[in-house]
Amino acid sequence: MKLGRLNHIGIAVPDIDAAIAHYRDVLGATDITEPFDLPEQGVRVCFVNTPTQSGPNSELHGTQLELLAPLDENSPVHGFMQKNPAGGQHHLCFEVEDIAEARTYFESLGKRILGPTRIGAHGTPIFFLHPKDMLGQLTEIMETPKEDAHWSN
Ligand SMILES: C[C@@H](C(=O)O)C(=O)SCCNC(=O)CCNC(=O)[C@H](O)C(C)(C)COP(=O)(O)OP(=O)(O)OC[C@H]1O[C@@H](n2cnc3c(N)ncnc32)[C@H](O)[C@@H]1OP(=O)(O)O
Ligand SMILES: [Co+2]
Repeated sequence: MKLGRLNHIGIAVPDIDAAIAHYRDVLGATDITEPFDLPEQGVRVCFVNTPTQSGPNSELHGTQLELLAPLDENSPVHGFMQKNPAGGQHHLCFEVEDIAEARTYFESLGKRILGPTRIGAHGTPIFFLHPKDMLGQLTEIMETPKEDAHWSN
């Protein structure tokens, strides 16, 4: 398995509109998407995009923060919010080229996979790995969108 881009950092927040105002007014974020519900994942989501920095010698690609608020008490984020009422860093999402191959690979290592592979907020398949098997980080694995399928280092 080959690790792809860090696609996003998931941040759990108690109130998505208040969090948008925070990223815009306190941190000066200029690219924040409209929030939307993902009932299958039990969350309301929006993205804060950080810019790509280009210089003569390097290019550092911007990444995305994924702000997540639980839709109800059945949400997978509900337990986290109970323990962290102010919110906090919730998961890391890495891209892979082939989601089925990645799933088989992590299974073969004995890593616990949390539920079925589903379609995530970026429209491609995702699954989650248990934080206790991943150095304490809840880890989302996401298939790279086909139009972005060429990684360069
Ligand atoms: C929109 C989509 C997308 O990007 O496309 C998304 O990201 S959706 C993002 C939301 N969806 C998901 O997260 C789906 C996968 N997540 C899950 O299945 C769940 O959230 C779990 C990770 C199993 C946690 O569930 P829950 O809090 O009910 O379990 P639990 O209380 O038994 O927790 C077991 C242990 O893991 C710890 N734990 C729980 N959540 C954690 C997190 N986010 N990061 C690190 N550790 C975490 C708890 O503190 C506890 O440790 P101690 O035992 O030491 O106290
Ligand atoms: Co995510």
